[in-house]
Amino acid sequence: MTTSTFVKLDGIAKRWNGQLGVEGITLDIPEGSFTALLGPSGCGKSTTLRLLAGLELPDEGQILIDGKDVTTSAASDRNLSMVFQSYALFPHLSVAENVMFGLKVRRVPKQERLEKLHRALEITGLLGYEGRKPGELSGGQRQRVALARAIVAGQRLCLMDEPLSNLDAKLRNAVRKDIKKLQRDLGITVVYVTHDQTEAMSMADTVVLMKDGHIQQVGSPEDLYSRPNNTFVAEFVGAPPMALIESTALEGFGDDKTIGIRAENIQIVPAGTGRMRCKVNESEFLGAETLIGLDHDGTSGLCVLQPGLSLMPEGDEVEINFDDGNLHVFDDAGKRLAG
Ligand SMILES: Nc1ncnc2c1ncn2[C@@H]1O[C@H](COP(=O)(O)OP(=O)(O)OP(=O)(O)O)[C@@H](O)[C@H]1O
Repeated sequence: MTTSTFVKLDGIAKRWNGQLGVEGITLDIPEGSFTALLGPSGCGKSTTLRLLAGLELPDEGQILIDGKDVTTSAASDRNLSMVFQSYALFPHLSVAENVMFGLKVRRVPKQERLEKLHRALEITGLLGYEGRKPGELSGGQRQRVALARAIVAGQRLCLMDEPLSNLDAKLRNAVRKDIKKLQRDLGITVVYVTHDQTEAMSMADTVVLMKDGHIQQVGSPEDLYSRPNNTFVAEFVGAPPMALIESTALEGFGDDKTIGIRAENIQIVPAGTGRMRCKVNESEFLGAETLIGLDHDGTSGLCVLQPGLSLMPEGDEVEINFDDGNLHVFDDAGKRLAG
């Protein structure tokens, strides 16, 4: 992966009749990287992608692709491909016709079209399906057709908007790996919209976490997990999410802070040796471990992981401990303070 910037968004804002879509979006996306735009519904990730694609025009700011100012360029002049949640396949055309559609429109010679088709179907594992119509394919296969179509377009930038959300969990996992491998093998730059933090964390080199039209943090999945900028990031990233504790519930932290702690950094300890006494509110068996949810005044999302099957009755009292070195400290506005 090179580190030169391929896509640059500088101070982008978009409003509709005064209502905010996104604001102050500034991002440098390196060539050959995988960037996930992540956040809850309505945070502005699709708007950001549509602005980059040229399907919307910004009210403020500048967009550069490969060094060229494309802020007001038509979508067709931006040299990029797109893959959508809805596949956007023509139902009456075969797999081959769907994949080659754009090439035909661009009057690419037939022999070249067929070579590109073969290569794209090979990469996406669709050889042998050339003659099928989209209605005769599974959801995962349809999404692979959409990927094949993006591949034959041969663009160095591919934008993807929730491409896996119509697939069931197992298929999502498989196609997720396909997309990641494809991006690496082809060396293309991918900007990928998702509301699923597992998807973003497992696929992306860089995660851009958004809320209410603004970027909250840009960083590697590990950065966001181990050094969240604020309590929103802390609670959004990771499963289970980081627990938050009012500082008054802990000795030595004053009264206007929020303390964050992850489940894997909390231990259940013998009575009389813990920092906090909690009540079990639920036990969830996850397979390799059991997640025990805990209640204590001034805390939210407190939980601990126990190895194997370790269900505990609801209402049981336990004491917990944790090292100060594993605590995340946030100020009264939720902004990260220490470490
Ligand atoms: N065409 C539009 N007209 C008016 N408001 C819009 C339009 N498109 C988006 N918005 C608003 O802009 C904000 C951001 O929307 P956007 O679709 O980018 O969010 P999102 O993070 O992609 O959400 P989702 O995951 O639900 O698709 C929302 O408040 C939305 O209502």
